[in-house]
Amino acid sequence: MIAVYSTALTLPFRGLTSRDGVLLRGPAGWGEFSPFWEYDDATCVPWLRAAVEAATQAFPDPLRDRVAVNVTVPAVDAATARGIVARSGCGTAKVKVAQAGQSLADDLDRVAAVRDALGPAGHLRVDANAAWSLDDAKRALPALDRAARGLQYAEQPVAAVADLARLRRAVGVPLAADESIRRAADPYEVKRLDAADVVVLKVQPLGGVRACLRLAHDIGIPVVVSSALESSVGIAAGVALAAALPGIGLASGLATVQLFATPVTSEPLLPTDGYLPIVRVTPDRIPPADPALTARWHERLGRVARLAGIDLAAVLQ
Ligand SMILES: O=C(O)CCC(=O)c1ccccc1C(=O)O
Ligand SMILES: [Mg+2]
Repeated sequence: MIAVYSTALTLPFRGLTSRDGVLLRGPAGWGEFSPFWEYDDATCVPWLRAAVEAATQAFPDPLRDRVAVNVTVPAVDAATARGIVARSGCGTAKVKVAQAGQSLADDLDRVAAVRDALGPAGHLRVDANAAWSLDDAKRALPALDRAARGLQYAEQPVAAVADLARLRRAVGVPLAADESIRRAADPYEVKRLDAADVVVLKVQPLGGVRACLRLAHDIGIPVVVSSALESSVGIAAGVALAAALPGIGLASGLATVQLFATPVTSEPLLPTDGYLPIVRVTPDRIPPADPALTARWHERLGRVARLAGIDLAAVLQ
């Protein structure tokens, strides 16, 4: 069984106002294949491996019965940011910064409002999605650290791993690597250059839950599991990873189903008091894509499966 979903987002996120992807069912349950449209077919191969893993294998045994998550704050105005955090019930917030068309002053206002809503005990992280130059980052991070009254870490402030390493030695703010892991030819460069305090692992781009567990073990740097803005089906795989990682001390970035205007299930994977449960998700109310988008996904799925040497007919149920 294959179903293509499409939903509006409740707020623009990283330039997106809608999200779509494929849900597929195999003998073990549902998996999600939802690479962003700008990715070429070769880049999509690990995304498909993750979907096939979820559909054909049980998730590894969990080490805990729930997973702490951060509320994700898009690059919205300060009042909206405050409301999102206050309503979330989460003790950790991740705030998008360095959005095109916005200024550092906008980021400082948003971060200060989020600290107000979180209270002094909350953890506050920012994510610049590689948008700053090294000089921009050296200027922005100390100011954001002050506005935040202490940043837990800054995620992917600059694009190059060598610059992450330089920045880490120049500022007192801990750094996390995201794009430097999931979009890198060599995710171990971060370890070799001692470029980050935290690595962000995402199940789909890194080829599945088991591939992420191996990477976490081999890289030996504290891990944050994060979403690729999936439906509840894909988020469930992220929760399974976070639940199976030994010694996870940091909240996961998996509370993004809020951003789906129409969830794929009547029991969407949304946090209660800052935690997600460990569940298998059955999509029982998939918002359908229009015929043209459905056809594009079927074609893409076919091309990527051929490239990966995966026989989808043998996987699906
Ligand atoms: O980590 C989170 O809180 C939410 C996930 C998130 O930010 C994200 C979602 C889709 C694509 C990229 C990213 C990112 O971390 O950069
Ligand atoms: Mg990120």
